[in-house]
Amino acid sequence: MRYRNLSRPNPTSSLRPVTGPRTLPLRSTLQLLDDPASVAQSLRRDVGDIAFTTALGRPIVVAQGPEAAAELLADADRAFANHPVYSFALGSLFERGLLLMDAKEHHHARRIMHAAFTRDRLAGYCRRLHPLVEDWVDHLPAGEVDMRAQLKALALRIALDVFVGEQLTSSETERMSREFDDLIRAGGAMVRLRIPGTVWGRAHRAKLSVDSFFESLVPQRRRSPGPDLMSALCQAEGPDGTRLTDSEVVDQMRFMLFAAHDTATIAMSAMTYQLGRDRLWRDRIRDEARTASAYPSLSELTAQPTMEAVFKEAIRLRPPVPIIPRAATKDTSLAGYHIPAGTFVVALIGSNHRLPDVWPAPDTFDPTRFIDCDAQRHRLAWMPFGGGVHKCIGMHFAYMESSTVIHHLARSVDWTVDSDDYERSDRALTANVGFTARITPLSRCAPAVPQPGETSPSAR
Ligand code: HEM
Repeated sequence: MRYRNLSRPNPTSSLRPVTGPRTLPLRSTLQLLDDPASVAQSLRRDVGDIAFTTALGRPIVVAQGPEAAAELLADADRAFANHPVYSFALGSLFERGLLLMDAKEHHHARRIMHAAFTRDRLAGYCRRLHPLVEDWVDHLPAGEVDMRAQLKALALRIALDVFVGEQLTSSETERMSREFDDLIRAGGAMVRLRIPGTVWGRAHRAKLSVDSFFESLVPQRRRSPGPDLMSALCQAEGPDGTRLTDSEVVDQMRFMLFAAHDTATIAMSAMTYQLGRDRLWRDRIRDEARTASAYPSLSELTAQPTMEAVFKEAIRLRPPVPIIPRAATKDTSLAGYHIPAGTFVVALIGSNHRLPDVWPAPDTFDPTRFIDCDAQRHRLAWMPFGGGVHKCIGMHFAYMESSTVIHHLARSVDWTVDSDDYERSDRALTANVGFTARITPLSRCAPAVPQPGETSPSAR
């Protein structure tokens, strides 16, 4: 293999040039999409933690290891931005979403939106989650089930109820489901022309429809707010008393559903998959779920060590967001390397989560890593929610949602997963593979009825 330098730093500078293999741009793009983990491994082995490859017609600096990720996300030089790189990836579909904002604009919007994720708000969302999830588990068919499809449908129901506060008819739900799918899939579209029938064309049509749905709800959510996330955004105020405008609420809601839907589906799938293959951990989770109350509050869910460890380990192995990208807006440096203005830099969560020097037996599902020795690792060795100013605003919601699903599942059914196709598919960015679980209803050994002094959330 022959190598070349990305750029030549100023001769007086002590910075090193970033090096990468000489490959045909199309070949390296396909390799990256097909098997990013192998690309990352060979770059690290042959070049080091900072290297570059070429993808989508441009050089991309790949930063591996928790130290490089921490430096990139801390952005002490204020040189790395989100908008250029995310608008490159997502076009105009999520233009005004929080993640696509930078600097003051981002700071301002985030401070307002924070009000929708306070502990009190989360506790309210948690109360709405229980009856939805319990009903979903009650209707799970026995026998072989396409579990990812089931969880995806559940994530959408949760989004419509807990985020939007609407209970739609089944045909409206189906339509919204199709439209969200069209929007979410657009991120992977290679052809980006608004031609009807193409992925990109369908996504833009879906955006118009989803936006008009949200627009029609804003006045009512401002007048008489409910416990849903959209009402929280409509009411949220920053420290200076500023609120989001109507169109900002619509933009943030559209982005929020995008940010929450697939990620939550992947997290819940990863937990269900791993537990379905591991009787020991399934039993431990069931024991914990049975000793907890029927409808655990947010504080109870966060105090369940087995649940937390299983969640962390499942998304270590299958991080719902495997790559964090940034764009250098000026000449800058990363880990002692020169990064020229305009370069895209990516931190690879997926590869950092399997570094053998940080994670012994990295491919093995072993939640004890997060029970015994969590504190000894670099703070970004585990980084599914990113870090720095853009760190996931919905991370506590994500844990609450996933753990509520596993809680109700473990109390009511047993499930096993035989095939490892799902596990193998996690190496490709383009893979969209589900998995089948075999569901066996349990006799209601620990009935999901309120304990003394506890009321069913559905009765509230
Ligand atoms: C397991 C599930 C989830 C994972 C792994 C995840 C991961 C991430 C990551 C890695 C980022 C940062 C990306 C970057 O810095 O470039 C992010 C940002 C974000 N996430 Fe999540 N997310 C999840 C669930 C959610 C949920 C449930 C919501 C909403 C309720 C949400 C809303 C957001 C928003 C609004 C941002 C942008 C934050 C900002 O720019 O300040 N996410 N998420």
